[in-house]
Amino acid sequence: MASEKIDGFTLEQRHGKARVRLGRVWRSQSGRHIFVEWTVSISLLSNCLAAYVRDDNSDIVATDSMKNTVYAKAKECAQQLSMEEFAIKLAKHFTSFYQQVTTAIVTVEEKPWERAYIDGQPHDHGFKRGSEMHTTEVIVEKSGALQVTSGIQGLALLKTTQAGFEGFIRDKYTALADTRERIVATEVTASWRYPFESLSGIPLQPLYFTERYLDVKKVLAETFFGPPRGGVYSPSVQSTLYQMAKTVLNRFPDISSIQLKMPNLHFLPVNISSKDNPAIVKFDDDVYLPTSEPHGSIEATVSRIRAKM
Ligand SMILES: O=c1[nH]c(=O)c2[nH]c(=O)[nH]c2[nH]1
Repeated sequence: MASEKIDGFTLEQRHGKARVRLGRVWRSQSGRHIFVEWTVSISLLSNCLAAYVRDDNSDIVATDSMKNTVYAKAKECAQQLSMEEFAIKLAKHFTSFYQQVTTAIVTVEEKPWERAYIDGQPHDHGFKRGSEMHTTEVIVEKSGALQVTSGIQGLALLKTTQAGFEGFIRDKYTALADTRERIVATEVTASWRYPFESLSGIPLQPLYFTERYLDVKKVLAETFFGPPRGGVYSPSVQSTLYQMAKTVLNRFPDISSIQLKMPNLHFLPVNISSKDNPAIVKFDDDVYLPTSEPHGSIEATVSRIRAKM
């Protein structure tokens, strides 16, 4: 927030345009199209105190102009670029173009349109919607200082065995039995920080951020499941979460921290009995009641310990 002292008060303020929806097609000579759908939100920290206290809008960047800038910059980008690069380009524009703007915060969410395959063949211009969503938040200051965070939302993962939960605190309210056999299911929300601290430090490699997103998604899923034959045992969601975070940090030196939110979406054993029939359904690791509420909420952030200078 931009913060100023006025009338004996502190005023903290920002303004921007939320959820600007954009579709962009890049067409190649060969007839192969690339398509993205992005929802862009912009928030500017700027010196526009007069608008709040003196009814003077002369220092205001209109949020309508911010919206137009999204489309104008999208038009300018003749080549496919990652949503992180697009967010950086926009944020850089706001901080360098407007003297009043000190910091720009740009977030982008990407709808997961994936190329369609017909009989194993990639379609030139047909796309179908996948499930999980790529997200990013970019903060650019006038000085060129930069923070890039990327993430994933709605990565739904489930395995039917190789999971348990035992040895937890038992007291007079505990009903849950120890188990070494259960379904474990979650919908991962991840966000990871890149170490680049200035505009000049960003890798020039085209689509660098897009590739890294796909890599991280793959590593998260692979670590959750374990090898295709036999999998890997999960003693708790906490343990699996830590393995997932650790594997991402070990695999990618260019990621400095990762936050994972992994709700434990319970699949309850089904046992149904009546007075006459004590075993209408007797649970034998086969019939479950899927639930969404309540769910366990398990989250953690794992960061590299920075070497002392
Ligand atoms: O993996 C789990 N972690 C918990 O903290 C927890 N608590 C619970 O009731 N079941 C589970 N499972």
